[in-house]
Amino acid sequence: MAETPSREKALEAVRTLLAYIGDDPDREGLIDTPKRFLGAYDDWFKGYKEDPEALLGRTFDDVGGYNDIVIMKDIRFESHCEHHVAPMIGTAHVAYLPSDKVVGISKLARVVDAYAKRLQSQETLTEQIAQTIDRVLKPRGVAVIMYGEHQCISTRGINKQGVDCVTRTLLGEFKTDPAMLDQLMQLIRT
Ligand SMILES: Nc1nc2c(ncn2[C@@H]2O[C@H](COP(=O)(O)OP(=O)(O)OP(=O)(O)O)[C@@H](O)[C@H]2O)c(=O)[nH]1
Ligand SMILES: [Zn+2]
Repeated sequence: MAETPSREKALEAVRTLLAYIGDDPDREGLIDTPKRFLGAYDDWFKGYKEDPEALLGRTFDDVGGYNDIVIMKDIRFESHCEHHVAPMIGTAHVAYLPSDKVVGISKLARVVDAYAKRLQSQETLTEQIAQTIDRVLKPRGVAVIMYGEHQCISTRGINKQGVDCVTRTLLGEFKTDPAMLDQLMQLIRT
């Protein structure tokens, strides 16, 4: 892995980009832009500092025998594509079938963010979320379904607006039992 460059070097790199597009990095409106740019990057890419497995570390055993689908629907995610560093924004549905323990429901959205706030492809993002939940909770099944609009497609290049990329990772009973998957899809639709 490449060594993390100094902040000075990163600021200089942004100045270079500003000059590259034909603007003047020394004009008044752009003087603080490299600093703001790095601030925005710290925010958009804060996932590199997160440990998604640790987010799922706290579980609860006493759920009164509940063993059916748990789903967090319509989680907005904001990521950036690793090819163009363009925003990739959409919705995720994250579901699992508990075996003996459940996790605080907000943690599912936290895992989505921990991976989304990195450079990603939607396929990798979907898979990483599902595999992490599977690894830590060892549930009977995991399903992650994502719908994303890629701005590298909607604002440049092929320039197609209103198109979604849909990806899913199904594990355990969601993969092996079509009736279970059907029930999940009904919950998502309602
Ligand atoms: N599979 C996949 N492709 C993605 C994702 N995000 C962006 N892409 C695609 O990555 C591809 C990169 O293709 P290249 O030919 O290397 O780059 P490019 O010349 O900028 O391609 P165009 O976008 O077609 O102009 C493009 O087809 C993008 O649409 C993603 O999450 N998953
Ligand atoms: Zn892209």
